[in-house]
Amino acid sequence: MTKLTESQSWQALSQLSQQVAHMRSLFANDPQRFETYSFKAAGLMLDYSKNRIDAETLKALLALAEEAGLQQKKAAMFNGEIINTTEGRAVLHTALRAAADADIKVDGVNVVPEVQQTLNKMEQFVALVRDGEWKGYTGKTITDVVSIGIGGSFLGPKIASEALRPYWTDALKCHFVANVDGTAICEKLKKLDHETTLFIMSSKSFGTQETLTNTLTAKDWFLAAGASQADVAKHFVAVTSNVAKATEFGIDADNIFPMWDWVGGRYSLWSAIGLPIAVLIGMDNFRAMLSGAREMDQHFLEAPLATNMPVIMGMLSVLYGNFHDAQSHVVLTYDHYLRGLPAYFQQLDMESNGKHVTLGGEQVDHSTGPVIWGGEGTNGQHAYHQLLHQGTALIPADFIMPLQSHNPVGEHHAQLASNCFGQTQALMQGRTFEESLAELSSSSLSQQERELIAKHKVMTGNKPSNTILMDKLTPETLGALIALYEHRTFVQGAIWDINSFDQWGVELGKTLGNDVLARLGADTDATELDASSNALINMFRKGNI
Ligand SMILES: O=P(O)(O)OC[C@H]1O[C@](O)(CO)[C@@H](O)[C@@H]1O
Repeated sequence: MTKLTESQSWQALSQLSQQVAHMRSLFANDPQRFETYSFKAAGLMLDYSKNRIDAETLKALLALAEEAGLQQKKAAMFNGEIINTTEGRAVLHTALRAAADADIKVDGVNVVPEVQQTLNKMEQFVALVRDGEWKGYTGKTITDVVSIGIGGSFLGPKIASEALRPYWTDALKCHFVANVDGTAICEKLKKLDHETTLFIMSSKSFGTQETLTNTLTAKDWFLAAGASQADVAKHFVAVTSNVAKATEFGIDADNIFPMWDWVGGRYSLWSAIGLPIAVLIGMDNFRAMLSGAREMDQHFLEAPLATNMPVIMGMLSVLYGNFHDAQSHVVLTYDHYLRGLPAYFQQLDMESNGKHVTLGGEQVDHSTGPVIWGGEGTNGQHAYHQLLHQGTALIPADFIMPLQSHNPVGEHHAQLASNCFGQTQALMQGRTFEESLAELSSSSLSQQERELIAKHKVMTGNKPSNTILMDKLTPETLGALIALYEHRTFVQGAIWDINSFDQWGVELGKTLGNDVLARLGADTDATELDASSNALINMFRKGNI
């Protein structure tokens, strides 16, 4: 057993988690349950009353957080200590949204002035592009921005921009290219005018195959259309922590926006990686998004554990993953603008907490990060909610909804809300055999037939969900929401004592992929690998099956 699973609070939770009554009776016996298990922070309201908890379980969960040293680990992150030990890096996405006069040191140097300088550089660039003053090489105004990046250098900018659609300028269109599949970039380029298109190449490492290849293809397209090498400076900018490599690649030094190794890729949308967002929504709105995140940071730092939103959400996830055998977690956004958020949280959480050894290298003896998935409501109700309600797997759910719509048309928003709230209710209360039978009382079926159908209609209920509401989806509330999930991810990693900030698991695939690439272009048949890989490579070289 590891130190964690041996701990007193872990042992207590193993017992307590199995004793909690069905949520139906918890609600029936306590009219104050919503008041007890809900609170607000940074413009968000969390209702976690529809969870398998009572006062004792919650106390034990918080004791586990204390015992695991969450408070100290949190302080270490915010203070810039090297908590990403396998890469020897601090983890300071919080510094990207810190107050301008904050003092956060990495290796004895305050990083906040650099962050502010970069924000100011972004501000100048954003103003020039949005005001039509940044001209292409033929003197025409930029109309289209293409963001090239993958992983955190794609999902953050794409999904936050999509979420803030009501704040976009009409003067520009923004496009995102991530996949190395040539179709992705070719389909974009077909519709673009090289004289009025600006490319933002986003890569922290400046070494990611997909991003380099897509940028080279974009550059070739630009040059093939008649532009010269010298014109590249007016159409290509880069965001990277590897300034030397970007310059070598041909990006003008003035057009490089820096970031730092203490910003993880999946935590980077607050840095210059967020440039496409800022171009679309303007720098004031971008700063408002940072301030919403800052508010959540303050809350996470200062609020007591029992009313700390990331702590409560993180500990609930620990409860289900480690004590109820839940292997996945679904994020359901009841807002069309937030439709991409589950994919963003998927990278954030799965790349962070998909780990099998502790910081000390010991094999864990409990599950770590769950599969994160989801989509927008109400669409999901007509697809995968069936499994949530009646499947055999326990899948805790987060329902996220703004109370006011940016598009208040007719009864749409009330219908959306009714579905959202109705789903959490159905998951919680379920439907008993007796209730199902009673519903069939006026049918023409025989008693035997009714009993059979009633069995199929039974829903066990007691399915956990959180509901997160906000007044309206704004840059501030979006910032707070994303920061909430970042810290929720951190909390779980802290309990499991894993490194949530490295990603060695993606490396082997990259290395083997490069090896295969060389073989795909070789003249002789591949024979050295396993039979399956050899056959697949040879088929590709022939071009037919
Ligand atoms: O910004 P980069 O260095 O191109 O990396 C892109 C993505 O690749 C990963 O390293 C691994 O897939 C992610 O963590 C990162 O967001």
